[in-house]
Amino acid sequence: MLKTENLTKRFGSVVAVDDVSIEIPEGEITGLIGPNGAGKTTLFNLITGFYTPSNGTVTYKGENITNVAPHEISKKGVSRTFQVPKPLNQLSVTENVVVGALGEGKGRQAAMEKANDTLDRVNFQGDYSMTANSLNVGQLKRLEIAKAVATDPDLLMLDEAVAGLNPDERGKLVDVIEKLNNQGITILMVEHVMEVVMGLSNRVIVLDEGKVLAEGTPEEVQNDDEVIEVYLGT
Ligand SMILES: Nc1ncnc2c1ncn2[C@@H]1O[C@H](COP(=O)(O)OP(=O)(O)OP(=O)(O)O)[C@@H](O)[C@H]1O
Repeated sequence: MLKTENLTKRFGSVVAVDDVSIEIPEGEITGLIGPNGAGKTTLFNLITGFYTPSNGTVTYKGENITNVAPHEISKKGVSRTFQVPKPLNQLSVTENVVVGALGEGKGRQAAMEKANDTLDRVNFQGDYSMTANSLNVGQLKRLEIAKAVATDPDLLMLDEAVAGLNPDERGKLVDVIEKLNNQGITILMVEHVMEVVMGLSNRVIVLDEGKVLAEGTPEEVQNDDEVIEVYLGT
């Protein structure tokens, strides 16, 4: 569904993403892991058009989207969450989904309904009329996912969706991610919580110092000596 070829991003002398060629198969959940600074978020930014690559290409459903603007990529069906949610604090939960994802194209009433349906879909816990500045971490994470899901993506890219959640909230969010995948959404997830990424993913890609260090099933990756050495530990 999505393919990168020789994708590279340099920041001065730092090569944040270094000649990365990967494929994200339709219908699957792909995990993207690696140590801090491995280039995971930079790769997300390259795929979604927030960064222009220094070299290489991104192909989505057979179309070269390498230099396409983020909102155009979103319209094509690729949406992403951000590691640090930045909601509009004075607006309600529903309004954040409307403003952050649905825009002015739809009528306001229809957009509000769509936003509320999406919040239901991601099991947002709480009153949708609350202002965003009163939300806890778990609610902020759900709001962030709702904004991405509201655009009806075919490919959903999650950047550390469960970070900061307690095990109970984590488990509930894992259920939501599984449900979205069962509804036909292909998922690419950056995640540091191994239990979550290994439990959910069909395949896992490991980045280290901007390069693909390993890829395979969760089992293969967890037993890879190099991956254990640079990231997983003993
Ligand atoms: N805008 C930028 N300008 C300069 N250097 C950057 C920029 N963004 C990222 N980098 C550098 O690129 C490398 C990869 O960073 P990136 O944030 O992509 O890693 P990551 O794998 O997402 O890390 P983490 O797990 O900590 O989020 C790091 O060395 C980082 O300092």
